[in-house]
Amino acid sequence: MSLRGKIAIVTGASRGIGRGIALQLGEAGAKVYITGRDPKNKKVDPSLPTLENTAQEIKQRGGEGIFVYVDHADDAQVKALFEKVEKENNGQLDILVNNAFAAAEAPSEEKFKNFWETEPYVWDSYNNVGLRSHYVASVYAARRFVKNNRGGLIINVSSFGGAQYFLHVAYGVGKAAVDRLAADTAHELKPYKVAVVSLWPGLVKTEFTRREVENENSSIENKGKFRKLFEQAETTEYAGKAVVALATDPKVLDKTGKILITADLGKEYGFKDIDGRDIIINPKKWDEPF
Ligand SMILES: NC(=O)c1ccc[n+]([C@@H]2O[C@H](COP(=O)([O-])OP(=O)(O)OC[C@H]3O[C@@H](n4cnc5c(N)ncnc54)[C@H](O)[C@@H]3O)[C@@H](O)[C@H]2O)c1
Repeated sequence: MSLRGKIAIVTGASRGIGRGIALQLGEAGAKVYITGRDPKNKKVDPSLPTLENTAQEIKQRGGEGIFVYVDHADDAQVKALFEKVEKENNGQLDILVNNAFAAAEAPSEEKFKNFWETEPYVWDSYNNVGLRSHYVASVYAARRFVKNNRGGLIINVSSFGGAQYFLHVAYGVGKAAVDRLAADTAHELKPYKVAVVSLWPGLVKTEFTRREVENENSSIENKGKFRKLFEQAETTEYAGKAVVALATDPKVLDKTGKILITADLGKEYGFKDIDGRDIIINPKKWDEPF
């Protein structure tokens, strides 16, 4: 329970990597506020885990998970989230994980084509909730961190797509911007001892990457390679272990502004994936783009 007494927010935590991060933060003792859209306001796929499920599982692991319905496309809802967290914790906030991402759930045929073959709105689907949303949440977190003057940590979940072509032009450009958001917010927040990093998981076994692998009609290019990488992919909680390692590192400020790869952090801090594996895929060393 190395994070007992800490207050964390994880955006987009009903499934995928956000869920894995929330579970690990909760297990480590943090009080974790988790966000996702109100299922009443969106079409719910009953086969997917829900935000409430994540909160329940945190509880089962002995932690405290508080779910708050927030649509990260709506700035007013994000502002209200931060007001709620501050009110309920006497202004305390320690960790923000910017993870919400709207594009994974879009149909395969809308995502993996050449950019001119998709409609321009695809840009928003990748980068409204997934980039702009991270900027908005960072504004509110930073205001609180600066006011408290007790340091803080912001982790932007990004991807090696920020450095090389992957899936769609709008994906890669968005990820490069998420990385830059970490670098530039880190620059302004360093005097306040707030660390900001960009976290690159390798390929992760999420509900949607599994679907893509199992979908015979998927329009993802280079399916053979994708399937092979999927077999060796990380669980969603490996990124969670990386977040806990960073949040408990007294020297985390030395890393501020940087891009950090989950597998490198596993090696540095000595953690394994939850199934006991060492993760060896280093996405920076993938030999060819998709
Ligand atoms: N899956 C991978 O293999 C992989 C690898 C590296 C990086 N990433 C990155 O990790 C991040 C998360 O991706 P993922 O694969 O876990 O996606 P996902 O679709 O499985 O999860 C996204 C989360 O965001 C939530 N969300 C979506 N729209 C929202 C909205 N409007 N308001 C609030 N919450 C919303 C979803 O409910 C879900 O909890 C993305 O930036 C992605 O690019 C993914």
